[in-house]
Amino acid sequence: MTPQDSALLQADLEKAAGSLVARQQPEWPDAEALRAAVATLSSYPPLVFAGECDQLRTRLAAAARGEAFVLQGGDCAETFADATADNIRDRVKTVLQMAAVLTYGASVPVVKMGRMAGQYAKPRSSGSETRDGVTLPAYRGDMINDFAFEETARRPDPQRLVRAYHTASATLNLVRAFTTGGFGGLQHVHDWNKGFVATSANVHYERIAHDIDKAMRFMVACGVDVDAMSATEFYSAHEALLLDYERPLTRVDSRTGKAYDTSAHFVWVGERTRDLDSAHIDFVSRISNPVGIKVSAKADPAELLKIIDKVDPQHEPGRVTLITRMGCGTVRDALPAVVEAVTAAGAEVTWICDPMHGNTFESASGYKTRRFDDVVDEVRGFFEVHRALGTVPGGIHVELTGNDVTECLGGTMHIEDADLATRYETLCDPRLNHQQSLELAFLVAEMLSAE
Ligand SMILES: O=C[C@H](O)[C@H](O)COP(=O)(O)O
Ligand SMILES: C=C(OP(=O)(O)O)C(=O)O
Ligand SMILES: [Mn+2]
Repeated sequence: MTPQDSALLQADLEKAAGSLVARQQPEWPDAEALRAAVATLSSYPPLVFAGECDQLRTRLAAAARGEAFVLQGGDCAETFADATADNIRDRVKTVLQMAAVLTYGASVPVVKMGRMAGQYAKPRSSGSETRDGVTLPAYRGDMINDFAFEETARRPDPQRLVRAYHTASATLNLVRAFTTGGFGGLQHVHDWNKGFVATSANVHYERIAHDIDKAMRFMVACGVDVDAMSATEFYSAHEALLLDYERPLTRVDSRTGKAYDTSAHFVWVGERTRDLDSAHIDFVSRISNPVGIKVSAKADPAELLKIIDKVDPQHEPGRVTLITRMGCGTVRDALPAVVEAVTAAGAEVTWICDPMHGNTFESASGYKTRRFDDVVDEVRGFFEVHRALGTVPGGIHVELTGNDVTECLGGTMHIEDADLATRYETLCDPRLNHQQSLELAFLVAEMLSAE
């Protein structure tokens, strides 16, 4: 890529976006500070290489055919303060543990993607928040403002764009080190999972862990060096929400001359910003990364087809992933029409279930939460619909953490409303904790092996 290519691309992206509506963007109070931050980002190296994005696209194409299964997981809103070695390690560990169980259940490779190293911007239902009669701008993610309920903290600060880049860079570096440096070896991961099923609450899952153990001993007996299976592919993903971050990190790939958003391997457009004529759909139609589109029960199938046409006019396998998030009570009724319309139009998409965002509610004690059983039920409904229609349930997308937080209700730890206050740490949506995440993986593994 030459600097001229990049400058032309930035100008082109900005010009294209000029006439389009970009929802959910902050009102930056200082235009000059924003210009400086964007210029700084434009001068920084890419966080990922275009070739890795292409590789991920082929993995997602395999998932669309049922030859792989996708696991996307991580925080709803990553924070700068929580980007510590321990937190990153525990999240990666949780995803790897889930992936090992899912690989066994699905009998196909699991494509591992973190909602990590860039998930710092949040769309909000309301632009403001009121506490005790005081109204301030809503918290929109660490890339924009600070969670503290104070006027100065809530003011959007463009310097945060630069800090987001550095935090993403440090996070991704550690993720790459863990996943290629031996931490994620299959034997390790399996030993962690044996630890999980050893506790009495989890005996239900012992059978699968035992079967995996047997399969591994069989592989060793056949001469497979399981210790050599110590490096694994792990991709980064986040919502491409804040265009002032995504655009300057979009670069021309010197090999192909195509534009890639180098802030992550995979980016998705959220439910609140994915209208056909939006700046966000326009943006992802101009990049060559594999991209996701969130789809709620309210989605109009006809509009969705137009969106797919715009983002993937060539029908390139692996290019579009539809992340459906309909709610456990709705998925069985609303998903079939969407799947049928997409199938009839001949679009080749990868179907993934986000069982989190359609199942959020406020508990009696006032916490934003989700029930573990609802999460499981939505995944079950997703599998049932795809099985009935002969299409492929290609993966799951989960908000989770490696920590023992108490944000979602239920699971074998029986977290109840009164327990939520113990460790409710999320700054946006409630996440499955380490234990609940593994339970989900074991249950989805059972669904997959029944397929
Ligand atoms: O993940 C995101 C949330 O669902 C979204 O930001 C809306 O949250 P809110 O209703 O608390 O604003
Ligand atoms: C905001 C999110 O989801 P959705 O766009 O599906 O509501 C999210 O994934 O955090
Ligand atoms: Mn969320």
